[in-house]
Amino acid sequence: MDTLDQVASTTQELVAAGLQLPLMEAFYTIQGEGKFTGHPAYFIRLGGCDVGCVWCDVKESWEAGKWPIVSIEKIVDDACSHPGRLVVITGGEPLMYNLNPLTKLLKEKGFTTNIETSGAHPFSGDFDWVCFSPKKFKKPHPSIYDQADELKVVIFHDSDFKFAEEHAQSVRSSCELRLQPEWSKADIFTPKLIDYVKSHPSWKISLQTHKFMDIP
Ligand SMILES: C[S@@+](CC[C@H](N)C(=O)[O-])C[C@H]1O[C@@H](n2cnc3c(N)ncnc32)[C@H](O)[C@@H]1O
Ligand SMILES: Nc1nc2[nH]cc(C(=O)O)c2c(=O)[nH]1
Ligand code: SF4
Ligand SMILES: [Mg+2]
Repeated sequence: MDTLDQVASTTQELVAAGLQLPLMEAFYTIQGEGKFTGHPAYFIRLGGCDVGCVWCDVKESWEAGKWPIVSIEKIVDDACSHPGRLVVITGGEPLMYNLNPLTKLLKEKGFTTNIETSGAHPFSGDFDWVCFSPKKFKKPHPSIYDQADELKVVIFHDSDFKFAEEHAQSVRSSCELRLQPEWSKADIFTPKLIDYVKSHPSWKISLQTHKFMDIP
């Protein structure tokens, strides 16, 4: 093995161990969606996703190799430079990676840890709030159902209401249920969501409020 190959295999091992991760971006903003809508939060967006949602609003995240591999120490140091202590790990699909070391370090620094996930990979990490957004494009891994604190189903088609109800059967009874209109179809689906939630009151509506505020 030459030196470059050795560096590559060491990097692969460090990523597999969750000690270094492909980082697309990290930014301090307002959580726009779900339970913590309106809360200031530091977002850590990991690169890489193999789910392939046709309506994904961050398709540029999909290819993991496009993004720099960053040590978790550096990721957490940067998070510490902002006043908020709520962190949201998203992607891409963050559960493609072992999130145990990153969340352990965040917790040691006093962060509350939230995740946005499709649940398509085995669960890892120490999270205070797990937002599970299942997708028809890749079946969730069974490990997510006992972890989800919030089920947030994107509505893009009339059949997504049935898909949402099927997932609601599989999460814990304490799991909060939300429906979120797909952004490009919000004109058509928001009125349908309003009617649906009024007649199925175990559900709430989640809107992508950051897009209305024109913030990241
Ligand atoms: C970009 S995803 C990243 C995290 C993870 N891969 C997931 O899908 O949960 C973050 C959240 O945005 C939602 N989302 C993505 N594209 C959307 C769109 N066009 N309209 C509404 N919600 C969308 C996802 O369902 C998810 O809840
Ligand atoms: N402000 C803001 N809130 C968000 N909630 C979930 C997001 C995500 O992309 O995971 C997101 C995002 O990209 N921005
Ligand atoms: S799982 Fe998330 S990041 Fe991946 S394609 Fe779907 S919405 Fe985009
Ligand atoms: Mg987003």
